[in-house]
Amino acid sequence: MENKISRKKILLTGASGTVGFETLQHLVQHTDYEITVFDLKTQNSVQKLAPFRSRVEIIYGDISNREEVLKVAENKDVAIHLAAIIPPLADIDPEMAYSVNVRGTENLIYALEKNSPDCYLIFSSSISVYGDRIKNPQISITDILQPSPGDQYGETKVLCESLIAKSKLSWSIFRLAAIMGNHKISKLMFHMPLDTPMEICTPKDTGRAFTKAIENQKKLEKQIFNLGGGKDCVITYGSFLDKMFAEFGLGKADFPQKAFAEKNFHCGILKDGEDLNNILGFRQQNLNDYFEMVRQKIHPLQKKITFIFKSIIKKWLLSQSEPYQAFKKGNVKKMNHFFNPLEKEKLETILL
Ligand SMILES: O=c1ccn([C@@H]2O[C@H](COP(=O)(O)OP(=O)(O)O[C@H]3O[C@H](CO)[C@H](O)[C@H](O)[C@H]3O)[C@@H](O)[C@H]2O)c(=O)[nH]1
Repeated sequence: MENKISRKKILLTGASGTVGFETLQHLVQHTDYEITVFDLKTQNSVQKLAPFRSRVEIIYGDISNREEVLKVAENKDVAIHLAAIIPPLADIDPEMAYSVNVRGTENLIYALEKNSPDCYLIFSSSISVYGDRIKNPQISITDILQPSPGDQYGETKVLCESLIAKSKLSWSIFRLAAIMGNHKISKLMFHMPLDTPMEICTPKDTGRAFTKAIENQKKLEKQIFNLGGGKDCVITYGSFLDKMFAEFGLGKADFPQKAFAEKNFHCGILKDGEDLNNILGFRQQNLNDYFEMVRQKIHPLQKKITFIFKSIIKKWLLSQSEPYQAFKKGNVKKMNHFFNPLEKEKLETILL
């Protein structure tokens, strides 16, 4: 007979997201976990979660609604909280980002403190809390939190962290590096300076870290960690884009000067990223695995068609570049946001 007493009751929010879905796939391998997922009801979430119906309790709802969160927070041992609005939507609709990210986290803390006071809360924060680190890309957990100007998403993560640290629960916070997964191409691609050194982590390894954290509560609780893929996952953004463009059949990522911002984004290399991996041993993939994963998702025919239309596609992409538009229109305020001050001669060369 199944021993119900020993089954850990896990709550996972945001289970259909890039990180959430990988986490769910790791979690279900533990037969001793009783899993509840709480996610927004969308076509995507319903489709992705459907195959798990017989194994997992699926509750659709709104994390920013306290009543709904109170119900799912009953009698839980662990809560992995990943539900969030991420960029670019977080920047387009900062009010919604605040409501889902900050209020949602506040609701979950309130509900767990009330209905599962011994619950261990594991939260996904982000490297964006450190802000622009292009001049000083080696990042440590003790570094000052200073999201880039206008980074609403980073601001919400700072607020969430402070709510969690003040809570009565047992908790851990992982600040996620560049998690490259199913994210769609958006105008955000032009916000990151090309010479940004970045450390990626695959969604699979990230999901493994969240899952392994459950059995390592004592070593992790009341602490914040940087989460990244390690030295085999470090690349400059420019090289990363070149490789991605080649995989998609887009040729080189050859955009004109000023297409990409020079400052006020985030990312960097995690100086103390080993700390979490030493405890959890979650890293199994590197950059090659990531590009292989991308390759397998692209149909050869799609790649051929993309190659034929690559100039048109790149022209359209360039039209999405806010830094480039600011430069072309001479929008001084925005130029000051995206670019470093230019010496006169350099400016003349570009304008020629
Ligand atoms: O109101 C909402 C909005 C979103 N979601 C859910 O939140 C998840 C977000 O998934 P995304 O794919 O958009 O986000 P990622 O998996 O890439 O984001 C993860 O990594 C980020 C850092 O890279 C953040 O830390 C974030 O909290 C964490 O979920 C989805 O299941 C979505 O349905 C809700 O439950 N309610």
